[in-house]
Amino acid sequence: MSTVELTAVSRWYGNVVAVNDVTLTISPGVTGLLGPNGAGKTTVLHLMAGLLAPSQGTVTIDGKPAWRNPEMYRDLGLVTERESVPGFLTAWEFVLASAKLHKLPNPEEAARRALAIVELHDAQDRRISTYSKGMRQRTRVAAALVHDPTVLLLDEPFNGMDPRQRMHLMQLLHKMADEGRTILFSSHILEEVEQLSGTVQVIVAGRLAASGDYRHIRRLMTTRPHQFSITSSNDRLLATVLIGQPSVSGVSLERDAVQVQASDYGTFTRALAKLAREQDIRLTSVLPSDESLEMVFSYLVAT
Ligand SMILES: Nc1ncnc2c1ncn2[C@@H]1O[C@H](COP(=O)(O)OP(=O)(O)OP(=O)(O)O)[C@@H](O)[C@H]1O
Repeated sequence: MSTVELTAVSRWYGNVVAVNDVTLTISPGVTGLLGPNGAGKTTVLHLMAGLLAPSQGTVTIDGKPAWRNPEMYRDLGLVTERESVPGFLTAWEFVLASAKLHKLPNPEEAARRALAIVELHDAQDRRISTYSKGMRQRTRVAAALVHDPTVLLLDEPFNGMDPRQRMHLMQLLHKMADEGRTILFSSHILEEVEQLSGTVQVIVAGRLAASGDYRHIRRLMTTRPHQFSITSSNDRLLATVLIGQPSVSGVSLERDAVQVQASDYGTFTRALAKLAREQDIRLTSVLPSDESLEMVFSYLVAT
């Protein structure tokens, strides 16, 4: 069982501060590294994988530094974000090459085991160019797993996968976590993280914005008011009746829409439909105006 630790870590590229004074611990199990695009997730993963030196602070795996420590690769696997797999090889050849690079005593056996873990053994002798996106991703996971690492880092592993492929990879990561591995995957999609992991580290603009149990963090998000922009056949009447609703904390009538702040998403949307029916108001659009991920993250940063 392995633990990855960042202590007061900063990393900058020239003038750009990509990671800013981050302290966190990743324990065995599945952890999601969540953050909007450009938040610093890849930089954090690369620091953990020893591909980048911290500008300040320390990154350790089981107490040993990740930087300039080739020994650590015995226990670590990394699946990078955008790395193509050579289509002219079969998965067997690709994973076997990875096993040989690791100088494993029995590379064939290791490749067989890794391909079985990702359930690619049936297709292992086909060229990778004939694979689906999900199968290619699983091939890369197998190559990263071939030396049976205790720590597996995955950068946006679900990008471009269809729901079935996602489900399959999620089950796979859970299975590996149940075996005692420490698995960290990055994502900018909240729902992905919700489905896969109870524990998250949220990073926004290079800083750790929240850390811990996903449900708790999600609650922090949902206790924030929801903003809606609504257009209807009678905006003035709609604004007047909405003011009296318990789930509504603010209403403003604008030139072409009613802006509403609601404390609870479900209660408000149900009440809105009922009110519109009762008052004979036709709703032409109901748009959440703060549902973007960046907005949710900015709430977190403000807490
Ligand atoms: N080699 C580099 N040189 C200069 N700036 C960089 C470099 N790599 C990353 N950055 C900057 O550092 C910040 C963090 O980038 P990083 O790739 O770690 O974020 P990310 O959360 O993984 O983003 P994405 O989800 O888009 O991959 C960004 O502002 C990015 O532009």
